[in-house]
Amino acid sequence: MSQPVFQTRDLTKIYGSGETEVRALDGVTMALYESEMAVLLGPSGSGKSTFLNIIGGLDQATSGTVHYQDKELTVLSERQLTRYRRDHVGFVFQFYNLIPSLTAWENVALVTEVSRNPMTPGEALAMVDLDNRATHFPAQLSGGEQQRVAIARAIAKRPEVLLCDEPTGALDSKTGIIVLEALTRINEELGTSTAVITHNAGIQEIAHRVCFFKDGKIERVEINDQRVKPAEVVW
Ligand SMILES: Nc1ncnc2c1ncn2[C@@H]1O[C@H](COP(=O)(O)OP(=O)(O)OP(=O)(O)O)[C@@H](O)[C@H]1O
Repeated sequence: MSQPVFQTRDLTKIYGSGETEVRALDGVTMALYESEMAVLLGPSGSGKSTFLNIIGGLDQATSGTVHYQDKELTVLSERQLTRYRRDHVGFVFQFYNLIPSLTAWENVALVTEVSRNPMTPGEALAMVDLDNRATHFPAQLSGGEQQRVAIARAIAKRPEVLLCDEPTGALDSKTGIIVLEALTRINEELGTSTAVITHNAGIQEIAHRVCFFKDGKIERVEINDQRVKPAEVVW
């Protein structure tokens, strides 16, 4: 097994207080490993997004610790967390959040202009097979193509980790498979450690490891001895 890229210990997140208290994460101890493709599954409200947001530095834990490599994230200031996110983490969400008035190339360039060691926007778009759509505006692209532009934008800075929250949630099966193929290719060719939240249990087959969330805890972790290709996922 490769080195952990993230290690959480007793990670707990409580929203609200008193009668309105919600224990979104309840003592999660787990690792995500270098260069792995992990899928996070579990019922709605089981804490998957909260977990991803905390390890990605978008949210802060109530208690417990998160290490990213040898850096303890839970003690970082807002400013340090911003730098951590900017330098190391790519995010992909269900909705693509592209800027409508910019072309695909320009949407990606927004990130490459402020990164330390970026790909060119053309290289990032080629990774998701969209180099031939670089001059198109979001409204001229299908949902799956827009999501691939969002993935190109996320990976253009060569992040060590790619955190994806329901990346295929708004897509039909055919388009969703193309998006999963892009994520798999990035994981294999760039070695980017990737975590994918999904409601679609079929997608777990593409992962090296599957982490099952329940009631803010990790119920179990399974290793896939035989991964399947995205095209073989039963949607
Ligand atoms: N900002 C917030 N304020 C209050 N409660 C929150 C907040 N964010 C999440 N929660 C609650 O924390 C719990 C875990 O939410 P989370 O979004 O992490 O679950 P999830 O497994 O990602 O769900 P889904 O699959 O529906 O996205 C839920 O009960 C949710 O309502």
